[in-house]
Amino acid sequence: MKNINPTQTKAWKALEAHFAANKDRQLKQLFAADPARFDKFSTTFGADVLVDYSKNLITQETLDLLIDLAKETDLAGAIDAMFNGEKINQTEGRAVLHVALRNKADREIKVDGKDVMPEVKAVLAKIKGFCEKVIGGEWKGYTGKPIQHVVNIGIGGSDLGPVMICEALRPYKNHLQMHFVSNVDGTHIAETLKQVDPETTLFLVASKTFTTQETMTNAHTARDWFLKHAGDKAHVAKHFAALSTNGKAVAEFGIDTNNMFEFWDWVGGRYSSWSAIGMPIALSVGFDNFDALQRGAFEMDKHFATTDFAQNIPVLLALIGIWYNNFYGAETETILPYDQYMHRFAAYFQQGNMESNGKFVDRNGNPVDYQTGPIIWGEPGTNGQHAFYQLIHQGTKLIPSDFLAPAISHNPIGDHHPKLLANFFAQTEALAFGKSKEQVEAEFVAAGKTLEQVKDLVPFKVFEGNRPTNSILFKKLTPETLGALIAMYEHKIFVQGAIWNIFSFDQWGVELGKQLANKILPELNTSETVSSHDCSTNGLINTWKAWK
Ligand SMILES: O=P(O)(O)OC[C@H]1O[C@H](O)[C@H](O)[C@@H](O)[C@@H]1O
Repeated sequence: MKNINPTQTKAWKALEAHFAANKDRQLKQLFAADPARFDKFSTTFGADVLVDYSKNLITQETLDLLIDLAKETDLAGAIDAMFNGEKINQTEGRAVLHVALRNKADREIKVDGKDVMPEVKAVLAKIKGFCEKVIGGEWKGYTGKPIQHVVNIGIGGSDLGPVMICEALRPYKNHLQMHFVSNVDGTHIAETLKQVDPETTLFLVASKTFTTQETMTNAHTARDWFLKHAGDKAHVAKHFAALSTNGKAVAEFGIDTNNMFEFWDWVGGRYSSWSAIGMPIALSVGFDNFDALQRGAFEMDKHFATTDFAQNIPVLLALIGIWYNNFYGAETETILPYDQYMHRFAAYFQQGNMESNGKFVDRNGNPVDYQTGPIIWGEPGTNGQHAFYQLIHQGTKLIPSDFLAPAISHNPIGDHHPKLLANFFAQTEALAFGKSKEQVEAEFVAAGKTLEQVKDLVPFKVFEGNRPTNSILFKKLTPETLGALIAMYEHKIFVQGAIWNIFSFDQWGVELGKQLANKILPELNTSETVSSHDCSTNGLINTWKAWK
């Protein structure tokens, strides 16, 4: 991967000039000037996904300049480096190969000269066999009963992806009851254990490192609870499996290594749902659906790796994001799925994006003097409309938004889906075109008011519009389509990180808090007044000691 400061490129300077000359650009005018704008600025992925990016503050010239930026910063080289297993996660000395986990082609992918595909396939086959036994009822608990409940214990990348995907694929789920415990707050495990039966529960301890405080604490509590009921430690083998890269720690915990499903250090935590970390998905919806999810992602990988930037969906979305982030000064982006099954999708990409690109140091180790990753947030429509859309429509901040919706609902009850989609279509229209003072006045007049009567109210009812959106309309939320959408956002993040010249696959920013918590924990176990910190931290700890 080349090491190029994006702001020093010719394209960046040209983009700055282009922005300065066009910063008052209006979507209303862009659409009025070009009735074919939708045809020019929308594209399809296969037969099932339409990406409409026409409601953005861009022209062909903007896109051309952004594509120049991608070329000048050697995005093509970065893509090749990732797909070919180069150690692009330099601060951890690792390759980045979530694409290998879903590589359905007969393509070798080498790390340190060794093809990783045989191991990837072997673990997938082991997952398949295990899932078949558990789902089919052949895998029995310590009293001979089949498994009914699966409790995944993991956090961050070992939780968010499986939760999000299991929720999104609920229409495909079988009889197994899925539970997810992540928080070290005892409430999370306590409330989960109330719902399950030790005789019919399988615990998955999901941790890449198998050292994460939250996960290990919850796993120990789960094992203690289980042993209180089951008595004999030999029964642990029937009720605990591990999803990890750390075989030694798994064995030390007491999990039978036959029940360990391995992955590798070249799988980033937040990109690990495709690996053994995806076991809860395969258990919940069956291995074939997990395979279909991977196939959808693989199709997006092929598209990403082989399509010209001008038609490349993840590249286009990434470049448009850079346009707002680095030229318009937008701080955040929303992800707004109009699909209740996707209710954790934004939360998933909050980690995916913010942990990847929340970096202030470039690949030389120097602080950047430009903006990097945006703040990602969102909730499903229409709930968000009744909560925070006010600010997106009429606030003072520019919030580029992605709207996603399925054309066909899994639950076509009455007129729910047309109503949902009417909102989906209406929102991007309203955000783009707004409502002018003249329109507001005309509405009042039509309702029998005089302009004099309403003049004080008019300004509050005006929508400036010009708020940019992408609309991603897909046929149905199938495993394949979900896989493709996830991979699309993964590659968008990759493209942005590559252009910003940052390392997207480490996460040192989570370490300091962990370190300090480890230092504070022993201090909480004494009755002594604490004075080793700043006065605020001391004050908080000592008040807690007095109150507990
Ligand atoms: O899977 P684990 O090793 O338990 O890690 C779980 C999570 O915790 C870490 O602190 C990182 O912030 C995440 O990227 C990771 O997904």
